[in-house]
Amino acid sequence: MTFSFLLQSSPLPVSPKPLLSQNQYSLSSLLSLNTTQRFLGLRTLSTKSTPNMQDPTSVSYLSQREAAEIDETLMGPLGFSVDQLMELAGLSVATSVAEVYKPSEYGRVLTICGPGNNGGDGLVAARHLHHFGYKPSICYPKRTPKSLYTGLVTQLESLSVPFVSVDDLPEDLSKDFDVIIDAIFGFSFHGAPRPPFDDIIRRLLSLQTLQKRPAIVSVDIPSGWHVEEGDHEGGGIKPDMLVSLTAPKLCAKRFCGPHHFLGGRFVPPSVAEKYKLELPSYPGTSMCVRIGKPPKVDISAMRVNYVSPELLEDQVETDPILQFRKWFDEAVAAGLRETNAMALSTTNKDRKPSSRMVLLKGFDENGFVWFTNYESKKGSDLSENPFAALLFYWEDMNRQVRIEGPVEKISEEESENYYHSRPRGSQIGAIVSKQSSVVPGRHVLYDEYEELTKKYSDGSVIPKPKNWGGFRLRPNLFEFWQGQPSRLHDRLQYSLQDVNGNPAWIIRRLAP
Ligand SMILES: NC(=O)C1=CN([C@@H]2O[C@H](COP(=O)(O)OP(=O)(O)OC[C@H]3O[C@@H](n4cnc5c(N)ncnc54)[C@H](OP(=O)(O)O)[C@@H]3O)[C@@H](O)[C@H]2O)[C@H](O)CC1
Ligand SMILES: Cc1cc2nc3c(=O)[nH]c(=O)nc-3n(C[C@H](O)[C@H](O)[C@H](O)COP(=O)(O)O)c2cc1C
Ligand SMILES: Cc1ncc(COP(=O)(O)O)c(C=O)c1O
Ligand SMILES: [K+]
Repeated sequence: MTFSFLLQSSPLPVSPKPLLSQNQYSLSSLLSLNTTQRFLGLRTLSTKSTPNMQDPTSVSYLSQREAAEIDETLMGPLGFSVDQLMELAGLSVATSVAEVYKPSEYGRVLTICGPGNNGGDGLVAARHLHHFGYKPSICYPKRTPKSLYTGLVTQLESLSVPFVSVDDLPEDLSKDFDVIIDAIFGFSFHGAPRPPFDDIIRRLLSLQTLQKRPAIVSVDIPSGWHVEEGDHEGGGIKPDMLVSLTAPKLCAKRFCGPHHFLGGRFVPPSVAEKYKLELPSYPGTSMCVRIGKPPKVDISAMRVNYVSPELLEDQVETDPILQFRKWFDEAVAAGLRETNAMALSTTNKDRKPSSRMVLLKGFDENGFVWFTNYESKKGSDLSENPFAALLFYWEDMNRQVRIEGPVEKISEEESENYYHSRPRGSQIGAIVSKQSSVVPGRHVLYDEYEELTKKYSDGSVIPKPKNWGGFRLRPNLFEFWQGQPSRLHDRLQYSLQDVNGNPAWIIRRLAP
């Protein structure tokens, strides 16, 4: 079965899959960093998708001369070729676009390429966007007859990426395109735009008055802007995204759009030092990093219109555990992060509810298992009221699953087995953490952690704390929710009922 999950939403950053797992970084290596580094490090290393916001005042900006000089240094003494830098620059542009504009909504991308290297960056970006699932078209009116450029054109032609002449470009670009990449002029732009680019820039400008218009992404410089002064007269294009390459040029100070990214992850320390470049660090393996403040959003207007395959009574499994397995496997296959993360809701004796995330560690016809500290808040709630609700939300698939039922502790033996299968650091963490109690400072935890790490450095068995173990929820209610357009979602509820003296799962559709 092929699923196509479409999201229709306002442009918000998408979350790419994590490339690194937190376990790859030892606690002790993090301890040697200062607080800020540790914070940024943890964010960048464990969640590639976490935007690395940079205070725009602390970023350096390059003059036109410096930008050209750095280019020459990279391609001279530092041994880079223009092809290489252009490939990395174009990839940065494509990944920046993909961070903000999902192909399901913003698939139709027009890349307008100028005669210089900025145009080359656009050609490379279009190729990557094609491979990322977008449908790029190219307008490349002044082609440079050098092999680098003819090669890029051939590569795009081999992917059947259409080239559109200026004459064939619609006057109103808003109907045919969701994103327009402005790769017309870069840092060598000077004077006023000459034909045919003057007319193209005018068409970009005319988009600004429209309510619904394509997003404009400028590569390095918003075309038509002065490289240093920017849009000082105020009549230039107003891109939604600017992807600065190597370092922002002075004109970027005047960029007011919501998405400023930095790309060109190839600057060696010698160049950074010489030009006193203060630049944000790239998260994980990313080719781009957001600069500046996060975009201001109107929270009340934030919404997604879900579009998914129907969820019909005659298609689902009669056994909810099998249905859950099916959806769980599909979520894993779709590459979702932490498919097994679920919200666990409990109540205490005063009927006050509380929720938190835990990790599902197994499920079968006997129930759903997770592990925790029995003396935690959730442990205490469950001892007072042994009933709970679990909630999974698999955002990329527009799916939610609710599970409810009574909860019991699993056997000591099962808890022992699972505890010893965990990374040794996490085993020690479980000893150190008197979960949900007040801690005077993080040093208390780290000191004890270090001490125990030393104690068990010989590889000996780390004993499981008595108060640590698993819970099992035995479901008597499931609901499978599949998001649909106009909020008319599919909801299939399974409730365990007594039918002629036997327990049976009854399936009912609930109103969305
Ligand atoms: N180190 C990096 O960050 C890298 C950045 N790259 C990209 O390269 C551009 C700079 O490329 P460059 O080729 O030097 O210059 P431009 O792309 O800006 O364009 C130069 C061509 O544009 C013509 N031009 C200039 N002004 C006008 C105008 N007013 N009207 C029409 N045409 C104009 C110019 O012709 P001239 O005859 O005027 O000289 C050139 O043909 C940088 O911004 C990055 O995007 C590299 O890809 C990788 C390294
Ligand atoms: C994704 C995710 C998974 C988590 N998994 C667990 C878990 O499996 N067990 C656990 O005790 N805490 C887990 N936590 C931490 C809990 O959310 C919570 O902070 C902690 O258990 C204390 O909750 P309590 O004070 O309500 O008992 C997880 C947190 C997140 C964000
Ligand atoms: C406090 C705590 N305990 C337990 C777990 C589950 O971890 P593991 O997968 O190592 O069992 C987590 C996961 O985030 C956690 O935060
Ligand atoms: K540009």
